Amino acid sequence: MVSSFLLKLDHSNNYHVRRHREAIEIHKHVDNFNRKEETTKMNKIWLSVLKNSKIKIVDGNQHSEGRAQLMTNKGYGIRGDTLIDIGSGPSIYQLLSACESFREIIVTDFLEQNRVEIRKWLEKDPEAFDWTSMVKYTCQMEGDREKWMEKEEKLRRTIKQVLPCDVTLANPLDPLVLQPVDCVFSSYCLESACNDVPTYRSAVKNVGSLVKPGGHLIFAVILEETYYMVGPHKFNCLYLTPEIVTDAVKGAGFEVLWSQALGFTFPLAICDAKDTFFIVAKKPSKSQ
Ligand SMILES: C[S@@+](CC[C@H](N)C(=O)[O-])C[C@H]1O[C@@H](n2cnc3c(N)ncnc32)[C@H](O)[C@@H]1O
Repeated sequence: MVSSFLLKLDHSNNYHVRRHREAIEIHKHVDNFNRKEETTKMNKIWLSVLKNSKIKIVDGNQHSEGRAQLMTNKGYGIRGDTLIDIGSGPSIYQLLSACESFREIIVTDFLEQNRVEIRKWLEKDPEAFDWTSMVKYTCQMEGDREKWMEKEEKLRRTIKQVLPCDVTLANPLDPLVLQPVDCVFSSYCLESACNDVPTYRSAVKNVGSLVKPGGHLIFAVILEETYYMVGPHKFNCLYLTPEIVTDAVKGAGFEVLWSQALGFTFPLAICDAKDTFFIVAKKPSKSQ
């Protein structure tokens, strides 16, 4: 009875219902990446993904280091005062390099559960997720693995706000109105937030409106995915191609500086995604 009710929620067309359903599953399943028990090891299921990727996996804790390496922001010389991360989830790994290039970072998410997890990490709550192995690995890639404690402190100091956000709103940070910022970053958020391409295109515009003229927009995107699993439950995802993403970014008034698909394949037991795609774009300055 309960499980058929939950199954109905999994396939609900209502986005909010599905997000809350997902949060329940993430909490329940110990083999999910988001769990504390999985802190130092990534689920083995990701190994085949990493093996086939163009990204080199170095020695050591291959599972989590591989994921950290994928997510590390290589920079592209993009710096500034403020970066907003849209749809941060309960995660901070995606910001470990960014805190070297921005004076302040604002993290955001739709779900309060995720914002609570981030606050726990910021406040060093004993219940917080332990990101140590990813922090160490990022430091190793940046040249000094031993600096991981300094890095954690630096990121804690740099994250100034944890805010609610909804990419489907014209101002995703509504009711807050912020001055446009130097950089907006978002990984794997819009494709799970939008049910169709027109909604995706307007979400890209909404998020892009937070960038100031001359500032940058960076997306990490899952390609050609229609579902992903959390425990035994299947969730829908918007099917995107590099062309759809690039067109949406250009349609939001940005000039694309760089984009690349990384060459991943994913086990169907996790999802049916075909690859991961990164895109870096610039909003023309007023004088251009
Ligand atoms: C796949 S997770 C990605 C999390 C993180 N960025 C990462 O790279 O691991 C997608 C996130 O988008 C958030 N999200 C979904 N819909 C959203 C919306 N309408 N506005 C803002 N965030 C949303 C979800 O709560 C979830 O945390």
